[in-house]
Amino acid sequence: MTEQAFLSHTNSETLYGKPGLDLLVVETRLCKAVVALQGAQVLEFQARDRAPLLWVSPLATMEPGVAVRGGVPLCLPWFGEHADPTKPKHGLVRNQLWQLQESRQDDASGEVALQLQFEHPGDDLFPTPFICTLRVTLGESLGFELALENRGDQPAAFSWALHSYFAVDDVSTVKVGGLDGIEYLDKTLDFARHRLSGEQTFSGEVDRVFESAPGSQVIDTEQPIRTRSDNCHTVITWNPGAELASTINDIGEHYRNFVCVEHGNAFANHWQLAAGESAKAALKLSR
Ligand SMILES: O=P(O)(O)OC[C@H]1O[C@@H](O)[C@H](O)[C@@H](O)[C@@H]1O
Repeated sequence: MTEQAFLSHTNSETLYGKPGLDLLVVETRLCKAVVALQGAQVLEFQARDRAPLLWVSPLATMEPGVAVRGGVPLCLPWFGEHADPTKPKHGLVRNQLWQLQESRQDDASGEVALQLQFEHPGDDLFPTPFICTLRVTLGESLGFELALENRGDQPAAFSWALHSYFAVDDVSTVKVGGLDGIEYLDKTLDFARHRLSGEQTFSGEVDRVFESAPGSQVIDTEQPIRTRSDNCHTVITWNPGAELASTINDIGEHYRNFVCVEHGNAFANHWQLAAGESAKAALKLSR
C-alpha cells in the first residue's frame, strides 16, 4: 500500500494499550479521526478547535469478533434483538472485518474519504447474501454514506442503524431537540407507543425508537452536536442510566459521559429489498 500523508495504519495496542484490532488514523488540517477496520467503526472524531464528537468507553474491549463500546458501530442487517433469541443483538457487521477499498483526500477542501466494504456470503445467521459499502468522510464534520445491496435471489428485510455514542460531560443535563411530537416505542415499557412532547432528556434509563422521525436533531450540550440525515427514518435514543449501566461490564460508572442518538431504518422503517435491489442513506454529524 502506498503511503498517504493523511492516513496511517496502526492498532489498538499502540493507541489504547489493548491488543486486538487494526486501526486507521486520519490526521489533516481539518480533523483527527480513528477508524477500526472491524465493523468500519469510527471510534474517534475531532474537528479542529472543537471538542471530541464521540465517546469510547475507557472499559471498551478491543478484541476481534467483539463489539467495541463507543464511536459509531453500524448495526446491520438487523437492529436490536432478533426474533430468534439465539442470534446476537444488532446484527453481524459490527463484529466483522471490513476491507478498505479506497482512501483519498480532496485537494481543495482537505476532506478525506475512506470507502470500506463488507461482503456477507449468506449463512445460518443471515441467509441472504449482501454487500454493504460505507463511505466515511472526515472534514469539518463526520459523514457516512451507506449503500446496501441484496445479493440473494429472494427478497429480504434489512434493518440497521449507525449507533452513534456522543461524548457529553453529564448525560443528565443533555436535551435532544428535533423529536418533538414524534411517536416512539418505549423499549423500557415493553415497546409501548407514546408521543414525545418537547425535548428528549435523560434522567434515568432511556431506550426509545422514534419511527418516521425528522432528518435533523440537535443535542444540546457543551458545544451542541448537530445531526442531519438523508433517508434515515428511524432515530433511537439510548442511555442505560446508573442502575442498568452498573450491570454492563464495559460501561459501569461511565454512563454519564455519553448519549446515543442513532440513525437508520428499523422497525416500521426497515428496508425490504428485492433480489438484486440496492438502497442508500447518509448521515452527517458535527459539533
Ligand atoms: O449492548 P449493545 O448490544 O451494543 O446494545 C446497546 C443498546 O443499543 C440500543 O440501540 C438499544 O436500543 C438498546 O436496547 C441496547 O441496549
